[in-house]
Amino acid sequence: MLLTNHTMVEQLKLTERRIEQIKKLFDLTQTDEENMQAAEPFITRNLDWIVEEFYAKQLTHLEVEIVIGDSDTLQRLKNSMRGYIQEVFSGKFDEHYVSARLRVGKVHKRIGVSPALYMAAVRLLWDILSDQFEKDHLEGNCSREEVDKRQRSLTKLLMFDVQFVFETYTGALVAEVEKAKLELEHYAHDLAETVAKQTRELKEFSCQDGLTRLLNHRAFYERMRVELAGCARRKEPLTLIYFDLNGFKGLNDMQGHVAGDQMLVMIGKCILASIRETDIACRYGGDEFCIIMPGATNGQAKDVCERLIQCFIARQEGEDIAFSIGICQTGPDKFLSADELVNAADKRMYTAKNASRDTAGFWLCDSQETLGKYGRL
Ligand SMILES: Nc1nc2c(ncn2[C@@H]2O[C@H](COP(=O)(O)OP(=O)(O)OP(=O)(O)O)[C@@H](O)[C@H]2O)c(=O)[nH]1
Repeated sequence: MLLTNHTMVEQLKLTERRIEQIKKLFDLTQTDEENMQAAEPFITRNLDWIVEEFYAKQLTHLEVEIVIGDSDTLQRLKNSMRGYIQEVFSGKFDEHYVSARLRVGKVHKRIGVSPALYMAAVRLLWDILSDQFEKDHLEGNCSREEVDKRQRSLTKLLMFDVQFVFETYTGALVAEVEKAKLELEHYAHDLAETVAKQTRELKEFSCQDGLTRLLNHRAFYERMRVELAGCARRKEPLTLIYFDLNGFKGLNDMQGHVAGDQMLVMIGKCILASIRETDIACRYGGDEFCIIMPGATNGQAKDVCERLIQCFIARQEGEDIAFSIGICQTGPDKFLSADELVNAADKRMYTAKNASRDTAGFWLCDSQETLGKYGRL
């Protein structure tokens, strides 16, 4: 419901019938309307004086002066009070009348009139108007009995008004609480999202090697176990490529660690450029890297190694670095454990490394016996 499309009377479901019910509760009858109408000529004649008297007395309280705050507001309030008194003595307490009272409650809440100030003002108004009835009687316009009747009617009417004012006053309070609650819910929701995002980032971060952004050693083993289980279930092979740089220490010593780091980053990029999306690239530690290839055979792993070597040669800038590569396939029927597979690939990598010590270059070992030397195609 768009609040601005509905009057306050509509929002509070104050139908004509409901207003009549409330009037009954306050015993506000046709006679009261007539009593107010009867007082109207005298009140209208003295309206300006009544309003001035009301505010003169109100402004003896510092609290009231602070709430009113300035002369423009005081003037506006005097005009509203004039209108209100006229409505009171019009004797027509219909939907329009109720609507005006509801607005008063809302405005009071907004400008910070406390219930105590409001009730004190109602009492003062009753006093001043009551005195007017007495004066009307003294001038011979009405009987003593009529004064009593008017006073009783005025009491009922002011009580009738007060409950409408409080209806919107408390409604505005509740709306404020609802708004604060909503803001809090939004804040909590945003906070939960931020925490979830940061947790995701933290998790990613904890799985990543800070330099190359490949999976780190810990994440490598986690993925390896998951992938081994998946391949065993699907009866597919899994092949691990394990390689280590040759002469990397020399590069660090000669050109410094920054150049060494750049080389490691470049190797990470070459790996990613050489593998499929389903393959998993890791930095095992130092200058050692691994590629898990679920569903792949030795032969397919060798193809990846060739692409990787070509990519590396193309990007190398005069450094004398090569790789020693061990490849090990497991499955599709019998599977090694993650540790067994790493050890087997590591052993083959060392076979390749030994060969590279006799003849420099890219050496690859994919079984106990099969060694190959790779280079520029
Ligand atoms: N720049 C850089 N160097 C690293 C990093 N991690 C390890 N290293 C260095 O990598 C080198 C690895 O030493 P080695 O295993 O002897 O490497 P190598 O010179 O290639 O020797 P072989 O493996 O026997 O061929 C050491 O000097 C480490 O300090 C790193 O993150 N950045």
